[in-house]
Amino acid sequence: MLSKINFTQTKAYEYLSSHLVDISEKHMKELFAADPARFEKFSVQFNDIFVDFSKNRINDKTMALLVQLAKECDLENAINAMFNGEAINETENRAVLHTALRNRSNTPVYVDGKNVMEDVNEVLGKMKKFSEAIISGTWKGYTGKAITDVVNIGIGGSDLGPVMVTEALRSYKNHLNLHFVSNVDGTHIAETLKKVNPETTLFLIASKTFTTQETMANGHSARNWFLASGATEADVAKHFAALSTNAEGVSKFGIDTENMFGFWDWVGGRYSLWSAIGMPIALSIGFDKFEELLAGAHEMDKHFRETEFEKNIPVILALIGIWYNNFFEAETEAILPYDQYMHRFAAYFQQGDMESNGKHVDRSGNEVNYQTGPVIWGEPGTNGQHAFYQLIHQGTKLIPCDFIAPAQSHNPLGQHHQMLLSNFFAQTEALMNGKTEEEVLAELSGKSEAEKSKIAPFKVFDGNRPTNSILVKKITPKVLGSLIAMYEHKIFVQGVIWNIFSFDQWGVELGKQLAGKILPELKDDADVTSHDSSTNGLINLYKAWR
Ligand SMILES: O=P(O)(O)OC[C@H]1O[C@@H](O)[C@@H](O)[C@@H](O)[C@@H]1O
Repeated sequence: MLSKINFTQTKAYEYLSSHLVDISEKHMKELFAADPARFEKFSVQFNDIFVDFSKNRINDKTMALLVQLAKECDLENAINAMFNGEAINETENRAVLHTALRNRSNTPVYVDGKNVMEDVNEVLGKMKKFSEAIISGTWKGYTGKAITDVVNIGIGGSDLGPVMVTEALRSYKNHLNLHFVSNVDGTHIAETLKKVNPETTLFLIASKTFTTQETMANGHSARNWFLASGATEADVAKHFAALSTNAEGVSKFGIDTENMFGFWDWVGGRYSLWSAIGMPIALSIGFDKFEELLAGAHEMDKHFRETEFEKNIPVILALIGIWYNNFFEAETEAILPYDQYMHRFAAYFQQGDMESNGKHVDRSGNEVNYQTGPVIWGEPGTNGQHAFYQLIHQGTKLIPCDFIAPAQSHNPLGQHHQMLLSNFFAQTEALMNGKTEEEVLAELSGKSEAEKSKIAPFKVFDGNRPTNSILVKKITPKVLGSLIAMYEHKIFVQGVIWNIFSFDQWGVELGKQLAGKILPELKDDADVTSHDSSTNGLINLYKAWR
């Protein structure tokens, strides 16, 4: 059980609130000037990942108080409760054990007295066999040809993780072409089916519940398309597999449970890429590389579990996030990977973070009186620089940013990587230092005094804008595994301190329920009157126009 402490009532919160006044008056430039050891002090290296958090509006006292806050909120017990399989997802009465899925040390992990590692290892073994048969071509389609294309049909947690990872690790990919269909908009499946051949395509129907409307609709359309191509019901087994916790739903759909790869209710959808949901990853880069991804995550798990808070990367990132979210009143956080392959990383953690910590009721069921999860967004650099960085540099909002870059590129082409990295270094430097009026005036030396004073205000940058720099050696499966686990645990720590339940997602239910009620109303042309005037009006206009 997690404790139910309101962090705004802790001593640390009180101290941090008065400390905020001191820090608010200081520019980061002064903090750097005052402390030559700042970089060494406020950075941590973990394997091939280096996290520099020195360009933040913090000093020694800030970090000490933030760590005190974590301690007062009983973080250590919460970490143990999660890893030990306690039912910390109380509103669903479930354990939260994505860490068991990548527990490469294979130590027993118990849920209700059963060691879940036995099931985890069994499914991993089955995934290995299946992925190797598909990749090697020993698995044949219904006309005797090897598989060339894999279409993953899933949404949310059954889509975003495999999409993000297969893209991030694209340079490791084999000959198989991967496709992902998520949206219920028929365009998504229709456009994908145009690219594939039924004789050589494997469909993975990925759904934890196997009830999700979008996935069931896309799955049935794919099945109909497959059967319409001349294949028979008996051929379905060679071309459809399921990744799910719901064996009954899988059989009902018409997929042989022999072709089902299971996982368990203690795996949250947005934490499921480490489970059978990761099958597209194993197919795309091979099972050994999938295991390296798991190993990287496992190493970060150990770091998170065993390291003192002062040097614990997920804890530090979480606490700094809380510093901005709850003391500086920042509303959003940007994730900015300087790596084209990582182009879906921010989108992945949009779900990871916002579905986990977008909550307004605390663990006792009361309305919170403070801010919880931030809005997460971002795009790869340098694209973002030419789009939204203007607002980060000179807008009125405080936007803490995580900059992520690899030292080694998978495509070392000419000067490209140096150019990319020069931007990575320059942006955090510029955000921190800004540009003073004197510097602007000096740059305008050729102009008249009148011209100078007219243009100068627009060219001044206040700076003092916080960033974390996460420099990794190379985006390998192992490094990526560690990076994902790092953010997962950051989200967990924040949820613990905000006293919310991070592993349920009741907020996505209402829209689903209402869509279920509206769908039958769209079947005929009768005027709809059962809703408010706006919803009625829109539905009736749709009926008139369709
Ligand atoms: O994997 P299934 O069950 O299809 O769910 C897919 C997604 O559905 C959404 O409504 C959310 O609840 C997500 O957390 C989940 O990942």
